[in-house]
Amino acid sequence: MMKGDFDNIPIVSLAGLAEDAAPEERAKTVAALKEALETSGFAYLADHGVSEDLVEKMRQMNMAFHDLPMEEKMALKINGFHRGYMPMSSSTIVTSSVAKVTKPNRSESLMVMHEVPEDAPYAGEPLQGPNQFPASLPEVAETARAYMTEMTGLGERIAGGLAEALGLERDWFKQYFDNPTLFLRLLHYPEQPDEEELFGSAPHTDYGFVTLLKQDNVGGLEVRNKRNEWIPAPPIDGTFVMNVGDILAKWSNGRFVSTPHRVRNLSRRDRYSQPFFYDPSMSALVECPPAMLEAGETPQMEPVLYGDYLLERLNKNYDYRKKAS
Ligand SMILES: O=C(O)CCC(=O)C(=O)O
Ligand SMILES: [Fe+2]
Repeated sequence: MMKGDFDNIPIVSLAGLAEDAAPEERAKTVAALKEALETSGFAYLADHGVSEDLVEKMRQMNMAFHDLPMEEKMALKINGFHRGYMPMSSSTIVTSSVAKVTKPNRSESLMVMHEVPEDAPYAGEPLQGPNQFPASLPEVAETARAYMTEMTGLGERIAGGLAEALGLERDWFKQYFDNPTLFLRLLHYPEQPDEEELFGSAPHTDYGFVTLLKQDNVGGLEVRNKRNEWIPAPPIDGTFVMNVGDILAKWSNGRFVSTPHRVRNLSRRDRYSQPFFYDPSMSALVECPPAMLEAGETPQMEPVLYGDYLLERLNKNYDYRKKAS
């Protein structure tokens, strides 16, 4: 095993993370996850326990949303709570450590986040406000809410496995996710020309804890290994593509790697994808767990509030937030 030394992305069965799985089966799953996340930071997740019908329904709703008249989508333009419609070419990843990024991404998306009850004590705080859904297609809202609930369950199961992969108690991460920061991004990538520095999603790493991506059958996602080769990550039926985000890489003291990836839709078809980002509570104090460190190993990160870290990244990368700040 060597960080970044990979030519393909492994398929990992999560059967061992099911509530009723035998201990040996669980150990096998944890070991496979550990190997994948230490090497490429990516894995295809099979036997994940999320209803395929719901996954498919979400894809249908993603397509239906983007088929709405532009006027209707623009009426839902992204709000200060980072929820709503982002038109084509409105985000440029300037914090990318991966590439010189000059051209805006060739994608449009509906950003959905966790629901915030109006009477929640934290309502109105940064990133804690209302979602924006199309009134003419109520199934988009219904499906997105159901999907986020199911995906949160998957995120919790994975966090249990990751804790064990780091030599911690199964529920170690739990305290940091009592009010998780959730992003469901319903993305549409039109076909694009093969042009220098032009991407559906420019090379980047993800900010958060883990990303759980469902993509349609078009392809176009690529992951970079340490030889700077771009390894295709085509869709595989019945799986999610999981990857480690920057905060998990730091949290794990670099055990798990956050690997650059990009999207180019060079097919002659529209591409749709639905990444779900499972991130800690805004108030979580992220700090390398002492119990994880080996003798002589020191933490590489300064403790940071997840909310502070996240807001800094968002403020730099999204045009609508740059003007506001
Ligand atoms: O659409 C995809 O396949 C990947 C999207 C992605 O990397 C992201 O939104 O962070
Ligand atoms: Fe990403």
